[in-house]
Amino acid sequence: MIELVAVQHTYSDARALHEVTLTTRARRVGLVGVNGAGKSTLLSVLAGSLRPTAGSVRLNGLDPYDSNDRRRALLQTAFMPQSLDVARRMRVHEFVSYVGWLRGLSWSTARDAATDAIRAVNLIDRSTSTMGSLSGGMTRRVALAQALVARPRLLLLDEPTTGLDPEQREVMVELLRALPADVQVVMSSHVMEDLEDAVDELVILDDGEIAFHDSKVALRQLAPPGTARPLQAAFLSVVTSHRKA
Ligand SMILES: Nc1ncnc2c1ncn2[C@@H]1O[C@H](COP(=O)(O)OP(=O)(O)OP(=O)(O)O)[C@@H](O)[C@H]1O
Repeated sequence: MIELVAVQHTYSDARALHEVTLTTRARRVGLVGVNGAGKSTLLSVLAGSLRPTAGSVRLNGLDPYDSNDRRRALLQTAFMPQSLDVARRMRVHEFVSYVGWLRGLSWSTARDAATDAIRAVNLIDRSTSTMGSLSGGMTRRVALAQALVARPRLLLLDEPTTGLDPEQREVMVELLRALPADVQVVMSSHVMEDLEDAVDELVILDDGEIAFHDSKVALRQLAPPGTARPLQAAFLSVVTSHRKA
């Protein structure tokens, strides 16, 4: 479970998060907002890689910014970045094994776990390909495999479908739907449609503030009657109301 209390983050002069207080309830949480709303900043705060300028963070009771909790908090949390332009000469299996080893697995366990994770993202036939030779969609799937390799309890996905062509997007949505049920997943997007089938709870960020936090069902009820894409319409209406407030 994620618990945030009055989290703020300011980059030199830009306020990115303001008084974000949040306790998640569901296993699958979507983080939605327009460009610049603060999604990546919030995910980085949750991943333990960006200390907030104020407020407190608890991940399954552990504070990733407290020296006593940090190691355990980071070992249970995995992050899938938007891009993975690293290790272009490493082979896929080698790269995912290496991430598993960095996350505390022995080398032989990491190798087996890498095989499982690569199989889970349907890339087993590219295990020996170099990272630099993969398409954008395949690279995104390796990014998911490296996040899964050490079996995290909390998986943070930064815009997992952004920039993919429709076919690769569908592949990724199917993979996200099939993620292990015992892992809590937080995934961000600026397109509601991409999260619609993969999450149960939604957090809408606007200008660094929480504009909505409730179930998908509750958000759908905010859509004007007869709308073709009710969640997208409700999202836009929440953002518009938040700006007027
Ligand atoms: N490293 C940084 N230095 C200064 N300002 C930043 C930095 N990163 C983000 N910001 C600013 O913080 C605000 C929130 O940015 P953030 O990237 O978290 O939003 P986002 O919702 O993830 O956007 P996008 O969908 O475009 O990725 C924006 O105003 C952005 O310009």
